[in-house]
Amino acid sequence: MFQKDIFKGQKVVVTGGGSGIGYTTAKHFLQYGAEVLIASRKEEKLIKAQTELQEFGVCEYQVCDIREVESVELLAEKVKSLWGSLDILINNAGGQFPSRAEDIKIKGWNAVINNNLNGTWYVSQILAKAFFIPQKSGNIINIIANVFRGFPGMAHTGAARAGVDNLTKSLAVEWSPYQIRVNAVAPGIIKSTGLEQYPDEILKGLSDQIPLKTLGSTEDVANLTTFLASPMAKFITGETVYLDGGQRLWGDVFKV
Ligand SMILES: CCCCC/C=C/C(=O)SCCNC(=O)CCNC(=O)[C@H](O)C(C)(C)COP(=O)(O)OP(=O)(O)OC[C@H]1O[C@@H](n2cnc3c(N)ncnc32)[C@H](O)[C@@H]1OP(=O)(O)O
Ligand SMILES: NC(=O)C1=CN([C@@H]2O[C@H](COP(=O)(O)OP(=O)(O)OC[C@H]3O[C@@H](n4cnc5c(N)ncnc54)[C@H](OP(=O)(O)O)[C@@H]3O)[C@@H](O)[C@H]2O)C=CC1
Repeated sequence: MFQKDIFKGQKVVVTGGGSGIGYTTAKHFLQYGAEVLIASRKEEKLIKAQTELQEFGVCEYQVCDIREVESVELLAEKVKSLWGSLDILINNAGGQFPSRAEDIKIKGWNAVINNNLNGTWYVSQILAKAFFIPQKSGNIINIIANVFRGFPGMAHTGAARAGVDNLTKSLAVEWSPYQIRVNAVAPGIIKSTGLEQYPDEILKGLSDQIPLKTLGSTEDVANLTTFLASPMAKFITGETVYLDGGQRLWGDVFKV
């Protein structure tokens, strides 16, 4: 899609980069010349991904739970010791579980809000203060979800992702004096490792609910994410781009 070295010399952090959308996004940045650090909770998964991704360029990893401030501070330390600077942050780590709203326990609600809203905030603020604000340059892409009509069947993640959608707009304005662009990508249903946790009865017939009659791919998400991070999108900030085959406008994500 781009010239081969469009991200040459750029340093990129991808949270949740050991699997699925994050892995493919990390691979795209490497193929376009960037150096990439993938971060998530499970070291074994990160080591496997790093071994594969090193075929495409310099890939580092750091064990990090985005819900733990100390863990995110260690991530910032790692970036500092490796590179001393950072150009692009992809806030991709996240997840949830399907449940009717009335069945979500307090602990489950808090787990999902912590993962998707608070975790994204900790990583954004800590890395912006460590790198983007003092550098007066930076680029943040938040991977959220299709919350255009709420998220029936996963109300907790709908609330958390809507929070990140709104945060994207606030930060785009507040951090514009530092030349930091902040955007979000809202994927619909993407064929990735993340879908494996959903039971067949939820997955069955899902593509019929999508106007384009197919699920998205991790490459679709990575293509949009790398575009938004590139100089080709230098006048785009505070935007959430839906990538859902039209599903936000028609059809069900979940039957209630
Ligand atoms: C139709 C498809 C639409 C698809 C659109 C979106 C797709 C995707 O996003 S795919 C990517 C998804 N990937 C994941 O979701 C994987 C990561 N998910 C998680 O790690 C969990 O969902 C998490 C957010 C809950 C992780 O938090 P953690 O603190 O590690 O979780 P615990 O296992 O300790 O659980 C805490 C608490 O949460 C409740 N809970 C967790 N799982 C479920 C479940 N499957 N069903 C119901 N409730 C659940 C529960 O209350 C847990 O506490 P306990 O009651 O003490 O177990
Ligand atoms: N696939 C889809 O249809 C859709 C996905 N999304 C979102 O896109 C993102 C990527 O999903 P996808 O690739 O499909 O699924 P995956 O489950 O493969 O990816 C989620 C990644 O996040 C990491 N992660 C989860 N919680 C934490 C945490 N607390 N700290 C650090 N890392 C964490 C996981 O790694 P580890 O286990 O090592 O921590 C994993 O690599 C997620 O935010 C997901 O919710 C949104 C809409 C649709």
